[in-house]
Amino acid sequence: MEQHNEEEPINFGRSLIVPSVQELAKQPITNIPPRYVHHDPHHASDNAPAPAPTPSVPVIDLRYLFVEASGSLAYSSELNKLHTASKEWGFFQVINHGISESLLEDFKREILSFFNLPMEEKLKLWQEEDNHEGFGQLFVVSEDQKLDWSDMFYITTLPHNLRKSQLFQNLPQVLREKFEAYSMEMKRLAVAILGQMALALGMDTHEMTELFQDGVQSVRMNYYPPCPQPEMALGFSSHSDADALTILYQLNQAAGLQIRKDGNWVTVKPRPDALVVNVGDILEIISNGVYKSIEHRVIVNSDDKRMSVATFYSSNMGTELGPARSLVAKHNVANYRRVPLDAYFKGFFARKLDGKSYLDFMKLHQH
Ligand SMILES: O=C(O)CCC(=O)C(=O)O
Ligand SMILES: [Fe+2]
Repeated sequence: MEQHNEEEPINFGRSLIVPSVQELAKQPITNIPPRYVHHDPHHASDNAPAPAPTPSVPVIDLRYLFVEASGSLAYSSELNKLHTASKEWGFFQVINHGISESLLEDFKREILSFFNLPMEEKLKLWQEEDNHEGFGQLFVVSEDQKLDWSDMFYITTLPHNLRKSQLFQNLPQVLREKFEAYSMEMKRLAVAILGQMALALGMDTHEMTELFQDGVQSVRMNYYPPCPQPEMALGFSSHSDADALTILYQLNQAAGLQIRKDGNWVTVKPRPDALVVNVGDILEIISNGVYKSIEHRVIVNSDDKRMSVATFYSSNMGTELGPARSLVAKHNVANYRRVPLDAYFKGFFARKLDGKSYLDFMKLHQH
């Protein structure tokens, strides 16, 4: 395998350069270009709305987990809820998460102006041919691949030695300051939730701490412009996240995120006081398959733009990815193979997104 030089930011992958959808959507078009027409539009039969009563994504009150004494009834019942949500949904919303409202507001404002920068400014921060960080799209591997109705900005934030400092330095200054604070808060929150999950899983908590103390964090800001033919397009094709734990901040109240639950697409209704948390493939692997990363996608609409920020947190770069040893001992079986983390990421970004297929490669048994 290639040696990774400690001084060099790692290059996890590339994506073909594609046009800005935000710019395209400013044109007076009534038909979207064929490259954005998906052949599995969301009216297809497998996409029928969930039968009533529609189940809704569980809400976890973190105050009970972070503030209450661990022996209390309130604590254990919330921990139980967290465990069930992670097993059965792979998705939940968190309230009383402790991230200051003013930081969330300031960050939102800065991201709005960031996407509204003039195109000539944005082009300075656009992806380059050999690296996918910056404005653009991810996972575009061929000229005839269908494209999503969105623009995004993607950047590795932690650990510091993996940052493309040039790109980071070129961000507008106030955005950079808020971003720095937000990134630290998201790391703190992810580590705290993972710590509770270790307890719920019956995993050695030191093992979880060691895996995640200096984890890899990347951030993806998503901009979904209004779409003249929303039923033919997708804002974000169906995928599961490759990381361990994703924390999603929905910047406005436009709904669009849907998760696949028991074969149906369930809409995650934005809640202004909540952040959305989901299990990624790495956590599914570490948990030896107890927690499930879930397919999700974003649909678009003709009236409103939608914006979100996803913060991806993964284990430390130097670690090997595989089921937690304490859980393998407990379950008497390892359900996934072990690979170096950087090899895992490179493989992920080299493919077109296709549901959970990359995770299947890591599975050792059907279970
Ligand atoms: O915009 C959203 O709600 C979801 C974004 C997402 O799934 C991602 O960035 O991985
Ligand atoms: Fe995602």
